[in-house]
Amino acid sequence: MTDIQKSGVTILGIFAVDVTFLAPRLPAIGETLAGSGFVMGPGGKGSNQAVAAARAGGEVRFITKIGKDAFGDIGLKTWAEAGATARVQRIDSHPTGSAFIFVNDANGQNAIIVYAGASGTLSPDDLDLEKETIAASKVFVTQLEQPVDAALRGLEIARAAGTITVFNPAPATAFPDEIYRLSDYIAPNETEAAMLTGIAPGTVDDARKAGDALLAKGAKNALITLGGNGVLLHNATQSVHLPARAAGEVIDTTGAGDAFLGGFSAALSKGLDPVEAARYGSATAGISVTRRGAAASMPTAAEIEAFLRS
Ligand SMILES: Nc1ncnc2c1ncn2[C@@H]1O[C@H](COP(=O)(O)OP(=O)(O)OP(=O)(O)O)[C@@H](O)[C@H]1O
Repeated sequence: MTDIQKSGVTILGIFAVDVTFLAPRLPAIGETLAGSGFVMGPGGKGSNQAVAAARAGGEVRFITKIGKDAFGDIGLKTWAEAGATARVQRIDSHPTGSAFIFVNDANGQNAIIVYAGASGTLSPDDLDLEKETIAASKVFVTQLEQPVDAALRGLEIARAAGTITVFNPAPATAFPDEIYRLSDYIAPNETEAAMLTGIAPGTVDDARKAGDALLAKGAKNALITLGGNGVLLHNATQSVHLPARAAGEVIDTTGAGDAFLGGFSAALSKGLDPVEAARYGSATAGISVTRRGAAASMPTAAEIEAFLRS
């Protein structure tokens, strides 16, 4: 397939409903404790990135698996509202993924159980079913919340088809070295970059050293997000640091990395050069950190463009 026919972004990842209970302290074993608050919303890095990319103006397809249950319905509603196409299998054998989060509202400490459920069963065969979808896309994005062999197969299909690959090594777990060589962009945050390279990117200079280590392992570009210190786009010919700029008071950075990657991949799929795409991703994240929630905080293309002009 030639590049002319390719369009949009395909994202592989998990969907889980985040169910958060607030209480004055965490419950003890065997205790029933009265809560002080409750929040429920869509989560999963892949799903958040798909919502971000679609709201940021990308033509987005999201590959995952969900159960035939009420949480699965939340996923379908989330992607429909964001304008992302769900390439989703609904299965009987497992429930939709979920995370139950207990938060001590006095000090912010938490205890979490996360269950990937249906999306934990994503396999290479599921990716083979989406070969055409991936090959027709300009950009393919994945992370490590679903089984690594599914991520690997998605990246192999994308590379074979000439689709640009963006790999977000999150959460920080082991993966085969082959994935570096299949990554046009490897996009870790500071913690993940430190785990992969042994170099903590506390300064931009250190981030450049970590970037060199990621290139030496076979990635074509390193895109290291540095929280409030911005992002570094690093490759064999250039190393560009974009400082972070928030669109207002920073109130919740949950999902900032997903906002960045969604905005970046949407912009890349529209033909922006990598530095401009990283600027677009930074603006997407710079707005999302001024709003509560993850998926709920993702800005529209009009908001991002207005912020970039300001
Ligand atoms: N305080 C902030 N002000 C402005 N922009 C921010 C801030 N924090 C993060 N960002 C933007 O978001 C991007 C991603 O942030 P970060 O490196 O913290 O990702 P992350 O650790 O994957 O985030 P999370 O796990 O919370 O989703 C940064 O590169 C930056 O562009």
